[in-house]
Amino acid sequence: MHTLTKIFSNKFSIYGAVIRFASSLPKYETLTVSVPRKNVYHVEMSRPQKLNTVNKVMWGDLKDCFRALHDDAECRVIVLSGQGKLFTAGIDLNSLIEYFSTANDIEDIGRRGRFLYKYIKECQDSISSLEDCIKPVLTVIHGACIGAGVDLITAADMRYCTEDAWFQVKEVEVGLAPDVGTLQRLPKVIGSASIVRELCYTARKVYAKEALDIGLVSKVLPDKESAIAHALSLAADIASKSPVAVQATKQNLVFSLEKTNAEGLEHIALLNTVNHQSEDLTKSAIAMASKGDKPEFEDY
Ligand SMILES: CCC/C=C/C=C/C(=O)SCCNC(=O)CCNC(=O)[C@H](O)C(C)(C)COP(=O)(O)OP(=O)(O)OC[C@H]1O[C@@H](n2cnc3c(N)ncnc32)[C@H](O)[C@@H]1OP(=O)(O)O
Repeated sequence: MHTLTKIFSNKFSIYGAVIRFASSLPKYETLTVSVPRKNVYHVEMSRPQKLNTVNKVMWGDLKDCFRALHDDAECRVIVLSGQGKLFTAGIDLNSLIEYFSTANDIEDIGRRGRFLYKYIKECQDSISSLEDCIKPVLTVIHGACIGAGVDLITAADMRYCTEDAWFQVKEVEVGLAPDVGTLQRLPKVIGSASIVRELCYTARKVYAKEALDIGLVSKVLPDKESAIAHALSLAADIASKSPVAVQATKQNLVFSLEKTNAEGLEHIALLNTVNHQSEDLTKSAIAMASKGDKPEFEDY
């Protein structure tokens, strides 16, 4: 009988699939990280008793986690979901009140403004860490996705939801203009300025079917279990491809969002000047041409 399991320092392999020991994965107070499939990392918001509301610790954890996964060569694709009854109820309103009360204690308007600016920028950096992470990020939304949740999912690459999911750009109802990404990214995700404005001005709920119709999500699955299974299966498929090719593709898609076609083309030409020399391209081309086995790629 073949050796089924090989023990390494912080990982083991079953039938060629390298799985990391949980103890070697990064730990966060508000997030749980696991590796359910080869090279596929699952990040779960894990404040279910607080409806995965984003408090000060979670803003920091999200940024630290996605920056760490950006640099983790074994991680090729990330699936983000929420534990408990819903994806997230948005910002933790208690932490928002605490933040305003701290600001109000600062007497001088200039210094108060500096404090508020720094806080907003930190929250922006946290959300942007999903877009800045070079690995594709798939999100699975069940139950509700409110306020900061919409900022979060629109910074991701792909969105899948359950039949019971709903979305709400709720900020105007709590007296805020969204300031951590929804206004910048939602128009690019759904492509209709009219619908974006309607959703942002009215704060009305968008249910799963409409989310699919307007292109906010790629697919609606019956329940959380099937939605996670679907996302993990897609993630595993992406993870089986050349990480050099996949990551350059994300880099260029993100870069091109803000640029002219000419600038985007120049960027991918420069990236591929290096990447065309990668062994991944040779392996892929030979496998395709010879109709051979699916190639295996080194971590990147
Ligand atoms: C620089 C900052 C940038 C970021 C800005 C972000 C802005 C936003 O995110 S705006 C959106 C804020 N979120 C909300 O307004 C959601 C409020 N919650 C709800 O509408 C409902 O709770 C919800 C529909 C999510 C669930 O309803 P359900 O009936 O199932 O549960 P509840 O009994 O209402 O809630 C259970 C307990 O959770 C507490 N809670 C809910 N949401 C929040 C929240 N966002 N922050 C803090 N706490 C929240 C709720 O008070 C209940 O607590 P308890 O009574 O102690 O059990």
